[in-house]
Amino acid sequence: MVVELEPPPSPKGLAAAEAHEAATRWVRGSLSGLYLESEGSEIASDQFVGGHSAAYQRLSEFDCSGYGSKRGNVYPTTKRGASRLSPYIRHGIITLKEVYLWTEKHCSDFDRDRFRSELLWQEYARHLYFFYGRGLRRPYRYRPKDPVCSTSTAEYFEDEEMLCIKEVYGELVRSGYIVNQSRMWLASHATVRHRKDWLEGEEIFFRHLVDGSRAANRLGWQWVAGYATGRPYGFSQSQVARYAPRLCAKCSLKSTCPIQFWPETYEVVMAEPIARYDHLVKEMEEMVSARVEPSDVAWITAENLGLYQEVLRLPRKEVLFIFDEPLLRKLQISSKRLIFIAQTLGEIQEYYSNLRVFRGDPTDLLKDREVDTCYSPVPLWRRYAKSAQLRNVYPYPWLREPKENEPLSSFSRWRSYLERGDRASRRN
Ligand SMILES: Cc1cc2nc3c(=O)[nH]c(=O)nc-3n(C[C@H](O)[C@H](O)[C@H](O)COP(=O)(O)OP(=O)(O)OC[C@H]3O[C@@H](n4cnc5c(N)ncnc54)[C@H](O)[C@@H]3O)c2cc1C
Repeated sequence: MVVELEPPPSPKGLAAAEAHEAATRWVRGSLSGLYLESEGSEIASDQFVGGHSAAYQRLSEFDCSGYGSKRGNVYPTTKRGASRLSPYIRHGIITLKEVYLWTEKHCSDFDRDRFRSELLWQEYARHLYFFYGRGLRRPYRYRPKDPVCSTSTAEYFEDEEMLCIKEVYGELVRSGYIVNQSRMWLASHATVRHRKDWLEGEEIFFRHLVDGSRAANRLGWQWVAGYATGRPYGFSQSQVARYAPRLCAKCSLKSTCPIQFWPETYEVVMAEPIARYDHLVKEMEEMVSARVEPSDVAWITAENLGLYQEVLRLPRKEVLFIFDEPLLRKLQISSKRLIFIAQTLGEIQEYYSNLRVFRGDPTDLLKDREVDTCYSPVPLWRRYAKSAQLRNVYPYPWLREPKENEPLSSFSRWRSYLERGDRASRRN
């Protein structure tokens, strides 16, 4: 069954607390049963307000100077150098290309290279997910020689007295955001030191992160656990001393720190190959190039919530967004993310009063309507697209278009391949 909802309120012009309150009320009233927290315990991220205006404000306030040296800093938060753009990038509110081009004028050479390299990591993750899809649940290059142990999800990160783990995990649950360094701490502590199953940790991250994406999250966990490179990433007190220098002094375990030394890592062996779908490049190209008379209905998704995306440029009778009820019921992600998406839709509605918001199974709604939409490089989108009556599919805003047979075995190989391509096109 598909139910039409009142569109969410716009956060524009509101103080963060008011915007959160309004969106929280909307989420409680419209999406009950579809998120982790119980009714009345919904939380908005204390770091992010959704929407286009908030994204561009964040970008304009981001000071790139010192990014290269400060990006890893965890605490105090005032010493951090990370941009906190990830939820906006993840939902296509701002594209990787826009941010990449922005660095041209706003960063020194050193910081620009570092920042662009991280944007490319995001693009690399998207390519991996595009080509391997759900296969990325399996180790994609290496795996531990001996099996990992399983644990109850409830105690995955919570059985720790260590302040470094407690603080960053608390921040993840409260804010839906932690810096890359803290993500590596948690992932390494669980998988490399305690040999816990990475898929459980990946799921917890996915539930809480406002930027949660299967692409970057699975790559991040696989990378830390050593499945991407064959070298598990060790976490010990030395990283805490470097990136959160005052934390250990406040920890009850300061004289008995259990991670004083590097963890013993495991032996890795080559993993069984997982299926790679290179034919998707052709399929995508065919989908996006076959233009017909535009539909008067546009369908937007959580991968592409940009205000100026191509599919919104033509006048339409209706713009549809569907909260995927079967999926959300199963995932039980935190209300932090739904509040963020609701705020983003609220702002879209200010510009497109023909926005209609639904909850239900997207296939039920899409099978009876001819729609135009934007391509999304995620398996579920392809499933819905196949069941829908699609008319025009607009290109996904890749930073680099995927190509058949591009080398994805490591980030550095993939990056060198891109650079060779750039040099060749400059010569021609
Ligand atoms: C275990 C683990 C899980 C992760 N899960 C996610 C996830 O679900 N979603 C997600 O977007 N990122 C994920 N990352 C990557 C990275 O941690 C975040 O993108 C980054 O911390 C976001 O913060 P920022 O915008 O302040 O980053 P900045 O340092 O300011 O970087 C700018 C942008 O570059 C991209 N980026 C930076 N680092 C990485 C990286 N290592 N991999 C991919 N993209 C990167 C992001 O789009 C980010 O917004 C994960 C990393 C690890 C180790």
